[in-house]
Amino acid sequence: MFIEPSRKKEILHPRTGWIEVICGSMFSGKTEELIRRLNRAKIARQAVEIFKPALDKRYHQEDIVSHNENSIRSTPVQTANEILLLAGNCEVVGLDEVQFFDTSILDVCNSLADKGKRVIVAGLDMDFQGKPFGCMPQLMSIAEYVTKVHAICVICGDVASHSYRISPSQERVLLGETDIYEARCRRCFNLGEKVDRNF
Ligand SMILES: Nc1ncnc2c1ncn2[C@@H]1O[C@H](COP(=O)(O)OP(=O)(O)O)[C@@H](O)[C@H]1O
Ligand SMILES: Cc1cn([C@H]2C[C@H](O)[C@@H](COP(=O)(O)O)O2)c(=O)[nH]c1=O
Ligand SMILES: [Zn+2]
Repeated sequence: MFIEPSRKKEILHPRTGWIEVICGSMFSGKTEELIRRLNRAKIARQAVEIFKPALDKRYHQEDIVSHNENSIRSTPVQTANEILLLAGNCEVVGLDEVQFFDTSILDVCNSLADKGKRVIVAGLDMDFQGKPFGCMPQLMSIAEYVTKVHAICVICGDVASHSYRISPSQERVLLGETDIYEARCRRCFNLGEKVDRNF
């Protein structure tokens, strides 16, 4: 949680970069936590650049917006490689919905961190089937710091780690909110439609 060393001595001794992953189910607070870390970097007067995949237009074309309506300005990108061109001389790079990038995001994050930048990414660790989501397992492997956050199961009130899809659609990418997804604990996720909604 407290990965915020001062960068003041950099002129004398260049500091290394690193990668932070914030992962968890839908509604677990990934975006809130990403925004919190990025705002604190801005307060420390560090140069921050923020990106999201262009396909994520749920709440806003450009802003990253959490389910409880915190927001921060970002640049939508079509491909991971665009981030390398746009990150410029910034000190901190933030990425939301990172599960939607292909595996080239791994080289991009490594390259940014190798240049001395702090790279903070947030993404879903599992898809609606409970399977690891795209690039996320590899990102967690190459990261220096991994934080898993949790939602509350909307069926029973336990800690939720899964994103249950209410709609019958089977494609992996299906943007949505509470209209299509529920945060569920392992037990309620496995019960599927057999859950007791009057629990
Ligand atoms: N089932 C739930 N469990 C926890 N928080 C929830 C739930 N449903 C809605 N929320 C709201 O979602 C917020 C987290 O939103 P956000 O940071 O966008 O999550 P994520 O990016 O992980 O989907 C919480 O602070 C809370 O206000
Ligand atoms: C589980 C799952 C989710 N999605 C989509 C649904 C939302 O648009 C985003 C996740 O947003 P959040 O900030 O984590 O709430 O991803 C998907 O396309 N496929 C899935 O399996
Ligand atoms: Zn439950």
